[in-house]
Amino acid sequence: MGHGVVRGVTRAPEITLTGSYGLETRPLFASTQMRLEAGQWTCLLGRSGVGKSTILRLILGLPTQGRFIGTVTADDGHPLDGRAGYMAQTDLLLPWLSVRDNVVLGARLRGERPDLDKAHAMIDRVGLGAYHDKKPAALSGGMRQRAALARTLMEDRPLVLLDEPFSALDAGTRADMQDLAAEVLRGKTVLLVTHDPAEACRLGHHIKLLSETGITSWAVPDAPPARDVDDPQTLQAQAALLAYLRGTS
Ligand SMILES: Nc1ncnc2c1ncn2[C@@H]1O[C@H](COP(=O)(O)OP(=O)(O)OP(=O)(O)O)[C@@H](O)[C@H]1O
Repeated sequence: MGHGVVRGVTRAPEITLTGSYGLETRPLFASTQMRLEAGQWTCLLGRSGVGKSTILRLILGLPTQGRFIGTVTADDGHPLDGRAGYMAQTDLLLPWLSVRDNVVLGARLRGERPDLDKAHAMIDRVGLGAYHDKKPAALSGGMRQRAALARTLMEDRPLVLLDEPFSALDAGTRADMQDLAAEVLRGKTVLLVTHDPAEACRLGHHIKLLSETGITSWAVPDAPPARDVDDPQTLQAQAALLAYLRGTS
């Protein structure tokens, strides 16, 4: 996740991760291939500890606890440095900065002039209009998660990796933030790690299930994402996915 976008490479790439990964004590996945289709949302589910965040960190080139033997490639052949946005499970807000300054942190770190109007609008859109000048300590967990979401959506990256970005939100706010993310990230290549079958069935162009035996694909509803929360086929798909996940846990 370096800084500075590779010049001219702003098209959303297709990403392929191929390889095996082991912790010191045990293998996590063997000869796995995972493809993120260009400009589409791929949702990744699987039980806790199976390796979802690890896959996301491998794509980003961030350090992990184990050993990866394999490759992560983009279909345009260019490195991913500077092209990926990342929202981690923990909000990673800097406690001494206001919400506004946290949201424009990326630009500041790159030595660019931040787009304060865009930041203002994004903070309003995540429902933190009354908190622009507040420090993270004055925010609830769900509010901090929305500040981190605003920071991620500020960055106009062609590849965006989201690790349970809506997990701390109440149901109504969660649906609103899903709609916002789907709108702002339309046309980007997105990997969303989630535990929520309903979320995956609303947002995914593709749904992948990670288990000890590898990655399998799960059929998505016909309607394009973001699907309505009351779309019958989406509700049916999420019920079937939940039943499957319960059976495999
Ligand atoms: N800091 C760490 N130290 C040692 N082992 C770790 C560490 N972080 C993760 N692991 C190991 O790596 C495995 C995969 O972790 P990972 O965070 O990728 O799982 P996950 O599927 O994202 O889990 P969750 O759904 O709970 O977030 C875990 O089973 C754990 O044993």
